[in-house]
Amino acid sequence: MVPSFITCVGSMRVIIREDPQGVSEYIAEYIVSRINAFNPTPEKPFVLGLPTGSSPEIIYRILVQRHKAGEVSFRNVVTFNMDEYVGIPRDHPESYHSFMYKHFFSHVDILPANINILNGNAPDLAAEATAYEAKIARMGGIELFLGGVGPDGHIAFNEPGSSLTSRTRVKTLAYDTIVANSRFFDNDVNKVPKKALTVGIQTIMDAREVVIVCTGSHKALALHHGLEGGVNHMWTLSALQLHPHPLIVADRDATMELKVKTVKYFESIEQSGTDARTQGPPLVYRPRTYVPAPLITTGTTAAAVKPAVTSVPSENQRVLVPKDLKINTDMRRSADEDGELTPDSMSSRILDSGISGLDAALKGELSPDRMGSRMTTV
Ligand SMILES: N[C@@H]1[C@@H](O)[C@H](O)[C@@H](COP(=O)(O)O)O[C@@H]1O
Repeated sequence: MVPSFITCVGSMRVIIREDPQGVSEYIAEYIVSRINAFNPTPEKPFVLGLPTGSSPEIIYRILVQRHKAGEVSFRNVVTFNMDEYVGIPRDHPESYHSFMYKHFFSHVDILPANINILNGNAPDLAAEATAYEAKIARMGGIELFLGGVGPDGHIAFNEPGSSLTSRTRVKTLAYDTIVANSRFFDNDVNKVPKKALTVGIQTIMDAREVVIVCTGSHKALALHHGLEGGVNHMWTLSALQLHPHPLIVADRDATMELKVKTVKYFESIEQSGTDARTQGPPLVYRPRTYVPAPLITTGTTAAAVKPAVTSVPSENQRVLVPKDLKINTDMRRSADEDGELTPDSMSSRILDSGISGLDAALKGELSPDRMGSRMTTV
């Protein structure tokens, strides 16, 4: 039997615009038309996943303008933000709570009760994460998840090495992300929180549509690995290749590491008159039914749980499968220690890039060329 995800492959949509303004206008129009076509009501709200970061700022500005022009209402929109730092006050100027109110929520007609942002100061972060997933499920799942991407290919705070089946949890930030985000903290890496609560890759994959904003040459490698590389947990953007409705909107600078052939292919799709909104399988309203597994109470060990077993008919009757086999999704245990890989530096993974040796160069040390350039041809 063909695994169901195979049918999803090939529906990646990529739209290229000349600059961040063009990208943002495209995405804002996309969101407005989706909300309006959905015709949300209090009983059936449009559930929108939202990111922070500098890339979506222009999108929020345009959405606010379009709201003020009477072209879209957020009254029946429920939002879930992707992530939040752990341990900084909610009203800290760089908290994602502050960001969202400053750039978006304070300027549109969204009801405060419909805004959901993870609480990075919750006394029990694991319970906060579990409750967030449960609330998304209760709302029927996310219609459209808008996301950004980090220079190392992370989406939300799903750093390189994150499980592609992960759900909302605490993540330790990768060194690259701490350095990248230090620009918001007086360029001092010590002031950047080291942990965050974030939705997982699977949480994003469960959304009916995922739209990614990708602008700037510093995102070019992430786009290359996410789009042209295989699906892998070191460039978590690549997981979207298995989503039925992914859309990446990139500016010209972000395409700099793509093959000319790749760029031409996606441009030709748009030039042929195909609207990204009509590509891929039809969008069918289908509430999600994810329910987090109950937490295992303290003192219960895996060994103490003795599942009933049944024999599976086989040639020699030796294969035994637990009757109630299920994946252990005990979030409490993994909340503080996420157990996933967190590499130190992205440049250590870039063998052929022009920026290899950058770390050493920044420290004032010599950065040798590739060894091959020092060998004489006989
Ligand atoms: N957690 C956020 C991500 O959600 C965001 O996509 C990324 C890129 O941000 P920017 O758009 O500023 O490059 O930054 C942070 O790490």
